[in-house]
Amino acid sequence: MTDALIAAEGLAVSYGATPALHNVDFSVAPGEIVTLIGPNGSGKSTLVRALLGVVQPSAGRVTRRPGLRVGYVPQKLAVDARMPLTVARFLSLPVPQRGDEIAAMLARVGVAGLERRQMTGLSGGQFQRVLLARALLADPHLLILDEATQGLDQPGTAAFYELIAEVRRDTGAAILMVSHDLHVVMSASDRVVCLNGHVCCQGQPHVVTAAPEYRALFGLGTHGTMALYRHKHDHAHDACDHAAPEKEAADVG
Ligand SMILES: Nc1ncnc2c1ncn2[C@@H]1O[C@H](COP(=O)(O)OP(=O)(O)OP(=O)(O)O)[C@@H](O)[C@H]1O
Repeated sequence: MTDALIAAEGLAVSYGATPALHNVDFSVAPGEIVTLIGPNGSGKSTLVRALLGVVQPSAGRVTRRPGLRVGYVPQKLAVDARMPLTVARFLSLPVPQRGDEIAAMLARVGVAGLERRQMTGLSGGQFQRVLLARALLADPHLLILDEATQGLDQPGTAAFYELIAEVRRDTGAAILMVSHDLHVVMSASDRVVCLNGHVCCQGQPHVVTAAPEYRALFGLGTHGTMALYRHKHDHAHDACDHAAPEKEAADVG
């Protein structure tokens, strides 16, 4: 774990008296794409917040490689509709960016020419790409996306994750994603970690290519690739409410 970009060891987080995470060991290596899955309320966002340093552990610790730059794409971001805010201005907050850098980054994420548009006038897909552009302007070693495709349709989601895979290829950044879009996301993941207050299990997704029914469903975005992940618990516990010791993660949601 010494070469990890970021690591949690024995991590516990509570909100008041409510425990959200306990005894979590987790790390992301350079260049790795990791997807966090788990039922609603299983602590996925809490783990992300702890890794970002915005919530404090009640036990254990988070360590970051010195000088680590993290780019974060949130689940959603409320922009006040009454406040005019262009895309270019948004991308220059809080760190001013040059116009040519903004233009290049917008082109990079597939929304060239949006500089003068109002943030509130963007489509869901455009908005998420602008959030991604902002995260990438920090030239991150680690990009964290917390359900970044919520509200996008299936082709939009698939296209977004294709872009994420491209970002890793081009920049070598490690990527940590929280997602419910299992089939689409996991086809791009090196490792899937299933959380339910603790790390239930983790492993490589089982990728099945060219399954015709998924090609039909997900279209060209995934090139017919789907991924399944099988839970393989190596421990007995009551805290995890999966009905069967081994089942497909698609059922867990
Ligand atoms: N700010 C908060 N105050 C109190 N409890 C919280 C807070 N944020 C999260 N929790 C609780 O902590 C637990 C984990 O929540 P968290 O949002 O991390 O789960 P999640 O896996 O990201 O869920 P979802 O899939 O629904 O987004 C839940 O029981 C939730 O109610």
